[in-house]
Amino acid sequence: MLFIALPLVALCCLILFVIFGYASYIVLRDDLNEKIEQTADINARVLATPFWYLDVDNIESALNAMSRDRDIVAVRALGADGTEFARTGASQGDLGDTLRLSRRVYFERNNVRHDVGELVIYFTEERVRELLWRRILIDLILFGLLIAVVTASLLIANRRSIKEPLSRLLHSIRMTKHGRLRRPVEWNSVDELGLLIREYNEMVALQGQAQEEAQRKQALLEATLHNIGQGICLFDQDLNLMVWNERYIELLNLPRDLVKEGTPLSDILRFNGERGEYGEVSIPALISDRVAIARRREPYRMERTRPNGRVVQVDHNPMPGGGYVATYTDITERKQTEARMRHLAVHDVLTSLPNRTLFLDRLRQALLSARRFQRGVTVLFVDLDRFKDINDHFGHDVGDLMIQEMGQRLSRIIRDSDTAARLGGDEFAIIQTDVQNIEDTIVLAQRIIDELAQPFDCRGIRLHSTASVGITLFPEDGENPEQLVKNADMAMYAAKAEGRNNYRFFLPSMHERVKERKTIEEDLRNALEHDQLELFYQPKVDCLTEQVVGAEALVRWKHPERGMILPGEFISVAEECGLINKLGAWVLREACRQTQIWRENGMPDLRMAVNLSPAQFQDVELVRTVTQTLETTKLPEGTLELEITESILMNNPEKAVSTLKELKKLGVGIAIDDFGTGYSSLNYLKRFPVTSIKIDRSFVNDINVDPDDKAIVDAVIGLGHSLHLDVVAEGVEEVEQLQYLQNKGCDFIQGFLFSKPLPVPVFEKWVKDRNENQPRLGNPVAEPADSND
Ligand SMILES: Nc1nc2c(ncn2[C@@H]2O[C@@H]3COP(=O)(O)O[C@H]4[C@@H](O)[C@H](n5cnc6c(=O)[nH]c(N)nc65)O[C@@H]4COP(=O)(O)O[C@H]3[C@H]2O)c(=O)[nH]1
Repeated sequence: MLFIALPLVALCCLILFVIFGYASYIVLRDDLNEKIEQTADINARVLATPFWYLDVDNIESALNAMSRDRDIVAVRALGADGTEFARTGASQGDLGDTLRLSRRVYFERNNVRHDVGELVIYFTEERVRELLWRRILIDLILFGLLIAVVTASLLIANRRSIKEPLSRLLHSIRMTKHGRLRRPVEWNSVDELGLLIREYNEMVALQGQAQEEAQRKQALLEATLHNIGQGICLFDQDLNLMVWNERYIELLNLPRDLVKEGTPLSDILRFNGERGEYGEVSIPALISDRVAIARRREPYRMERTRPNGRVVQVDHNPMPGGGYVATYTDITERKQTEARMRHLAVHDVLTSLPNRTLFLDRLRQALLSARRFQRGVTVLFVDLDRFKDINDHFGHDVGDLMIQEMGQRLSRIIRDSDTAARLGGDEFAIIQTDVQNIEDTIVLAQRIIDELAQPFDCRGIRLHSTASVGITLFPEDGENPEQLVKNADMAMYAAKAEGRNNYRFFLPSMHERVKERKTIEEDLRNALEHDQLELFYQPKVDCLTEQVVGAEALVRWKHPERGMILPGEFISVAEECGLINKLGAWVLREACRQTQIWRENGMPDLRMAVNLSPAQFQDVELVRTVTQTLETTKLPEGTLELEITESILMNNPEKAVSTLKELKKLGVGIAIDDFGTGYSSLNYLKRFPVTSIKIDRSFVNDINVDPDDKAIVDAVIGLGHSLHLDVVAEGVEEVEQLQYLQNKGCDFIQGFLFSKPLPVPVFEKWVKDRNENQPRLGNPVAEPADSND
């Protein structure tokens, strides 16, 4: 810029200088001419008189005076005729290039003007030139100074207004280029440069914002990249590593010096191959294979189980410009969960044995192979006897432990080629393959029975149980798995029905029994709706006086085709099919209603005992049902007694205590039925608000024959009395039994000796007769001693 400006300024100055010089010359020359003309004019007038009189002396002195002017070279005084009469200065020959100015000299006399001569002045411009040069010199100096000043000013101005902002701008640009500067360039001039810098600053600011945004996004991206649970790496179009995250290194245990920008994919594959990451493979083949896949530019997924056991899922996704992004996900837990789920889907959680689904599948396989190789297959259906009681008594935790132990025992005694499965509850099944003859199965069945007869130690409790086994043979007892299992189940029921703790082979006749049970179920539903149920009442007599004091309500089913059916045949069916609550509520209502009628009809006040099944006792509606029944029948407090079995109390004792307490508040007595047959515990007698215990018929039966039974009866009576409970003896059939119980102070008696359960009219008559006419059966009542004796 300066290099252009300076010559221009110099040229301008030169032109100005020339113009100025020329103008000065003109001025000086005009001044000279004017001065010479004035001199000539003045002297022409002054010399008029001397000229008239030819006063040469004056003329010469005047000429001399003129000649003293440095510009005048010579002066001539000429007469009118042109003769020179006076002269000063240079001779004629020296006047070569001098300038000449003449004036006519006039003398006026009497108003007549007389030409008296001529005054000629020769003058030179030398002084003009001298002056001019001097002035030019001065001007040159001045111009030089001016140029210097202008140049300096320009330089300063240039520095201040152009170079400074430009260098700042340049600095800013350089710094910005290297990404180091974010400050604006400080320059506030209002010229174009200022505008440029403002625009630049704005641009830099925008760029800075964009860069900050980009950096923020980059930071976020990096944070995301390094914090996601997946390993990520990116290979460019030449299959060199470009981007990766920490998880990638961790997940694949790659050395850090290998994972760097530019590492070829083949190096990583080779490293992995050499450390056995891909198993026993040819590494060059593997590399070319993987590289070919990577170049194929198609997404693909694979799973890789690493030598450390972790399972990694690898997803390759090609990038638009070539190369690909790979994500590595550790799916070990997912795989384990899937395996667990697959296992759970076909295994029992408690025992880890195959469940019904897997069992049927294995059985299907076994049948296929049995058909093919003509081998025998049997199915053994195993069920613990009275497991429900154990569960009810000791709780589900103990029951579960027992089931687990049972599973382990069964697994231990079968061969590896056989399958033991839990089908549900305490039901297990076994597939016995390669059965040569029936003896093989009998041996196994007996082994199962023996093994399960061994005591179970669950949480320090020693439990005894037995098992019943039902057996089906293939193909005799069923062509398909479902049929074989169903029939084995049926055979197991038959084993239970025939005394438990044994095994039974399936017989087609067993179908009939099951069918019968089904029929009972259907008919029972019908019976409840069509008033086919009836209550019989068995009297309860005072042991000493043998007077009727109460009755036990016992349900009967007047079946339209089969006649009277006893509860032993249908109560368990009602319990199994969920009809027991409905049935029980009806019994309770009917017994209370009848008792109240008797009371109102003048019969002696009787206590009424009603049986409660375990399912009824668990029913949350029980207390409400009893309350409502007592309210609607208006039966007074202390009249109703509910008979429950011991096992009821053992299942959830806390709940049992609270239910019993609520019942007690209603004035309802609680009798423990079949006492002595279960887990007779002194503890619960103390803990539960029980009012009486009933000695089971089995002990009363042999009371006079079996000393053990006698001892038990004695103990129960003693125990009951010491706890202030009434003791009732059931199943008294013989006078001897009655007498024994009377002697032992038993409180109440029930049994065929007095009466079987009777329908209402018969019972009414019986009570009337008994209390009025019947003789005593037991010990004679001791007469009060005669005062005279
Ligand atoms: N051999 C013999 N047996 C005698 C003698 N004295 C009474 N029995 C029978 O013994 C059973 C006594 O009832 P349980 O022990 O409560 O046993 C009852 C009871 O557990 C249940 N049961 C009866 N009615 C109902 C009811 O309404 N609800 C519920 N949940 N169970 C009932 O059915 C069981 C059987 O009832 P039943 O067949 O009526 O049989 C009655 C009765 O007929 C005797 O001297 N010798």
